Amino acid sequence: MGSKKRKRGGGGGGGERRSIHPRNRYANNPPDFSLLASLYPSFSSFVFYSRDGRPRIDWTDFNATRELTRVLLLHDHSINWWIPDGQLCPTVPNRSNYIHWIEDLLASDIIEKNNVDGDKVRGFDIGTGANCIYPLLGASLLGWSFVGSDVTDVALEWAEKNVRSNPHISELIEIRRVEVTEPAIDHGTMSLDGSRTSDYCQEKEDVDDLTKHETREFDESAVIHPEGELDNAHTVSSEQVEDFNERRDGEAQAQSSSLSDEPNVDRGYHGPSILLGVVKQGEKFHFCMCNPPFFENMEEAGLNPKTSCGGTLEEMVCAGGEGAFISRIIEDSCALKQSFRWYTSMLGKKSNLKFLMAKLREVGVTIVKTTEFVQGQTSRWGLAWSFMPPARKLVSPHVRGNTSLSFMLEGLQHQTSAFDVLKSVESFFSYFGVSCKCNDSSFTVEVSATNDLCDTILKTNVKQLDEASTCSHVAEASSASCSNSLMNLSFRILVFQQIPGTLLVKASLKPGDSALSGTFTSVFQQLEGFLKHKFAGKKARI
Ligand SMILES: C[S@@+](CC[C@H](N)C(=O)[O-])C[C@H]1O[C@@H](n2cnc3c(N)ncnc32)[C@H](O)[C@@H]1O
Repeated sequence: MGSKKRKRGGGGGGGERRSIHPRNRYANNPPDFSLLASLYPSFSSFVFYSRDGRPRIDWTDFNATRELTRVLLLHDHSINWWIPDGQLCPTVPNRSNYIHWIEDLLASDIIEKNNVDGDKVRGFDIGTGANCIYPLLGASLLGWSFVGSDVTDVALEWAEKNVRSNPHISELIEIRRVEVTEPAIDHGTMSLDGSRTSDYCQEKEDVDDLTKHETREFDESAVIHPEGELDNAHTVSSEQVEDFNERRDGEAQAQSSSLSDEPNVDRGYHGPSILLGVVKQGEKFHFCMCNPPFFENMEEAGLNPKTSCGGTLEEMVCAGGEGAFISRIIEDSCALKQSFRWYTSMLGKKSNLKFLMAKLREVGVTIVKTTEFVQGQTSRWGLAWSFMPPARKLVSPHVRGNTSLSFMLEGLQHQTSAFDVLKSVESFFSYFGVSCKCNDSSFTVEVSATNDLCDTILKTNVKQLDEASTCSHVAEASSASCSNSLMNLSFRILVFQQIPGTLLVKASLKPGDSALSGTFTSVFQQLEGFLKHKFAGKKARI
């Protein structure tokens, strides 16, 4: 039981390095309790000095953790903030890491943009809580706008209060009620009364003098290739920074995790809507984020005697736990698809990552990315996925996949014939200098391409190729093609008419070349993009 605890100190064996996100303002400047105490008398009463003279607070005192969060938000972010007793108290440095990870995702050009109106980043915080921490941080750090949703009256009332207390960013944040039509929680499985009890500080971050707040963030991406294979690709790198624990004296960190590492089988979610029915018709967002109720019941939530970050039943628990909650987000994302560029959630159990990633693969997302947030002695995970098309093709020659592919060209102008499309297939490949032989009577094009030429095709924005440039290359290419001595990828394209206005374009990889099916698929997708852009649903340009 319990998440794996980490040895303190990167030098403590294994050479593990820890880091907080490099753009996190606390990465190199952990909160200075003495300074804060001198500036904020309300905080000073919670600060005491250990024998070695270091300022500390009592992490088991909810009032102390809440006051620390309040002064950090005020001092470092100019945010006025409060929560009532017992509500989940966030720690600022670690919540900032999730924000910065999303910032990295948005900056990555691995998937296309989803054309959200205007330049401003727009996010959706699922379960914003009374603390409304993500919208407040995202708006103040980065100027993002947010919809923050929640189900409970107390969360909605206090999230609103926290927004209104900050007129400089209040325009950026909308708090949205999720109507509860079904019981949010199976109270039959609960044994506690839901008042301020457990230490949701699951993670959670003992902000303790942030000397204890390491957040190691590695970036492990999984790109789902068209064939559905997963392939690790490190595309959004995050620098590792020195573990500032190492610079302190290795004080024991009390953080513990009460999360079971047992895999959470998908038990199904029976609570209120999460995204579907909450996102309005036609709304688009750059991302959604979520710190879900991790636990299946209050017993699982457990009590951490070392910290007290509050957390009520509604904040911590949902039937089926985080596995069920995030599964529902995945299901909703299948319906909402490109309404969000990135769907993300935090997870408390690594074991859930596996089945959730399998689920994502099943539903055909284009990309999955994960990250690890190391928080005190405990890890949490970030999961992100998208349905946006990849912006640049990632090819793994090792992926298994189809050796036969096809697509339809529909909505063609009546004057567009299979012959026209055949010629465009030829000119497309010839443009890149690829060897190809067109047979007008069988409506086929035989193609043989070296790895280098495949790479060139994959790096090209095919929608920008116009007829003139492709045609002008046919003559050059037909002579150049003979010089391609290393023909690594050979396949045949066949074009034929299905019904008037609809053509089928089919490709078959040469038998024995299945090891190259990843490249084959990606090259064929480029051809598809080119032909669809040129013909489908448009006035034919030839
Ligand atoms: C773990 S708390 C997170 C609060 C805050 N975002 C944070 O990180 O501290 C989970 C929140 O999700 C809310 N919640 C539960 N089910 C929900 C649903 N279907 N839609 C929106 N919020 C929900 C709970 O009321 C609670 O405020």
